[in-house]
Amino acid sequence: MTVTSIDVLDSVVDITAQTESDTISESLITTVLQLTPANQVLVLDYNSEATPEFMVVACSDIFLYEDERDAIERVIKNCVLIGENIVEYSNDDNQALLAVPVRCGEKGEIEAVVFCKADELKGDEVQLIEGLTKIYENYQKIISASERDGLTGLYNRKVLTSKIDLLLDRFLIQGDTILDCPSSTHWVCLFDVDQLKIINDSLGHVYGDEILLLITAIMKQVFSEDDILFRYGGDEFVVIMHPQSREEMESTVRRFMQAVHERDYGQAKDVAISLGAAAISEDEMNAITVIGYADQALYKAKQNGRSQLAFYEDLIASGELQSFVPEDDVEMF
Ligand SMILES: Nc1nc2c(ncn2[C@@H]2O[C@H](COP(=O)(O)OP(=O)(O)OP(=O)(O)O)[C@@H](O)[C@H]2O)c(=O)[nH]1
Repeated sequence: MTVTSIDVLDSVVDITAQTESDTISESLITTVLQLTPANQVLVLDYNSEATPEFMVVACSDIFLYEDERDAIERVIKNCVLIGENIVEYSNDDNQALLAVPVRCGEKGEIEAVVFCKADELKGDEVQLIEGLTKIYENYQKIISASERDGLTGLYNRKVLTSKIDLLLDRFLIQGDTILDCPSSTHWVCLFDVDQLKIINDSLGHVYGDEILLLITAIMKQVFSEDDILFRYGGDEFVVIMHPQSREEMESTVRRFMQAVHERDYGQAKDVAISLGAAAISEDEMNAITVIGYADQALYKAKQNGRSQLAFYEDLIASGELQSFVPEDDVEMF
């Protein structure tokens, strides 16, 4: 197989034209199949604290796993253990197995592995796969950074709507609730620091920043690993809470509000938040509608004296709010 510089350039253009993690993985696989003798390619996410540690994120159309399961697993695990490329020839059908680590974590830790299978892999072909993986790794880092808020490191607003829409799509695709237990549902919580302007004006903006960072730290402590945390903008934050009952959700949220209130912020006294919550149900149409519900509840929490929790569903039931569906293209905040 003769690979020209133009071929490589085309593939780099193709990989870097992608704007989402999943599509870059697919693009990398297509490129490796086109430019190298590899006939089977896998991209796996790696998380040493999760079970299972490896999750397939993208895979070539053909991938025969069962035949050489032990050898494949050994190569992938060794790659993560040693932190370098591993090439091995399987005894069964004399295939070359290559695993390349992808270090796209914040501290340079391995977060993925690219695995390839070929009849034969020469040194320069291994180098080419390694180089393509490096481009993939760099681009993954750029995409990941573009999804994060600069101050807190939480997901930013750009990702929020796509995450909620993903949940709603699952309702549509499955045609029923996400869970077996109908009393459990995902929740959207939108909260805003009470009167941050006064703190900024009296103690300075840097002090205000510090408060936002401390609140972020409390969010990470109180909410579960399965909840998704966002800085929505300014002093507003969003949490998408994993499926649970209203009681469970309310207990966590009240614990969070109390922890924010009880934290010692030095010269800033009585820091508190107001929080609006709404259930993500299968009847919702899009993320903007769901966030709009939580925002209306937050507005009521502020109006009713701040430092409190309000549920959209309760406000509708009590007649304090009228059911209202925001337009798709309305900028709401
Ligand atoms: N320090 C700091 N302040 C910010 C940041 N982003 C937004 N703010 C300030 O947060 C304040 C947000 O104002 P509002 O939410 O309208 O009002 P508030 O003073 O928090 O009072 P509430 O009515 O209780 O929400 C403004 O004064 C912004 O300047 C930030 O990144 N750092």
